Amino acid sequence: MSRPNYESQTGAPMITPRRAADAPRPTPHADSRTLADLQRHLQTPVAPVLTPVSNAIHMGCRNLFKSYRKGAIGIPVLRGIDLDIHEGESLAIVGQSGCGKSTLLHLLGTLDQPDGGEVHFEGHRIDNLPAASRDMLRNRHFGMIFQFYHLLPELTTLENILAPAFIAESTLSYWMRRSSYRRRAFELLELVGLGHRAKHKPRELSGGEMQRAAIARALLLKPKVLLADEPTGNLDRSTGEAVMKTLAELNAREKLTIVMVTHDPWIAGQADRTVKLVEGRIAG
Ligand SMILES: Nc1ncnc2c1ncn2[C@@H]1O[C@H](COP(=O)(O)OP(=O)(O)OP(=O)(O)O)[C@@H](O)[C@H]1O
Repeated sequence: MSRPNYESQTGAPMITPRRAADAPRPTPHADSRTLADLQRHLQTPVAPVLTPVSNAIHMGCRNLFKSYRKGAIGIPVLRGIDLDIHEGESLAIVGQSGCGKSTLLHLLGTLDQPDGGEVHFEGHRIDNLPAASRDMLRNRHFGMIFQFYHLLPELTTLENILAPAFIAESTLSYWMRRSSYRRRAFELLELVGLGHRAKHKPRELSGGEMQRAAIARALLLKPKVLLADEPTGNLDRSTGEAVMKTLAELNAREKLTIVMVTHDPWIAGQADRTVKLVEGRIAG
């Protein structure tokens, strides 16, 4: 599995308060904005780019192709993937090691771009948005968790959970809204069972606790979709089950759409639906 770094997960440099250099400041309720609103804020010439596709499907892709180059040779990984994901659905993507599960997840999350085909979110095409728009889209609407957590070791659990807000806001606007972000972070700490670990550094947490902290961090800005790459892959069975219970509760309680990649049939069995990748296509 490829392991994107923290910057590629969030689309922004670590901890440095940042937004697209030429973009106006996001509004306080940016998490509830539509993509069109995001585009207005970014003031990028997106009218021809953001083509409404269909509102019935929350997220999906059409005829998605992706190859990686090894020297002069292109190695095809995805060979025409069509996938529709509905709001509030939990979907597991399974398949043999190396079949392209993480690649597909990264394309859905706009961490990478396809060679062909389209990725859609809330009726709009998103794979060809300008990089700054994709960064903001990820920061505002997609929560991402990975097998190896990617918590920042020098920050406490609470600070790690707050990190997406540092990134989304300027220093001034973060400080103006600091108390509401902290309230949300403490709610999430309780939700994932880490209320007693707020001041602990990642090295003082178990693997399951680190993953639950990563889940809380992914949810800080109330994303609409959680993209999870082997969320329990580094955990023992009972800890993995606890993490899955947390995800199931979030799926039910916050109507969170969850797309996860897993090797584990038990984990896949917890999802509403499973799709299997075989030879770069969805089987069946
Ligand atoms: N950045 C990259 N450059 C070159 N090849 C890559 C890159 N990322 C992935 N690959 C290759 O693409 C194929 C699919 O990788 P991917 O990580 O998507 O598979 P996977 O199904 O998630 O695998 P696993 O279950 O082992 O994590 C693999 O053969 C991998 O070596």
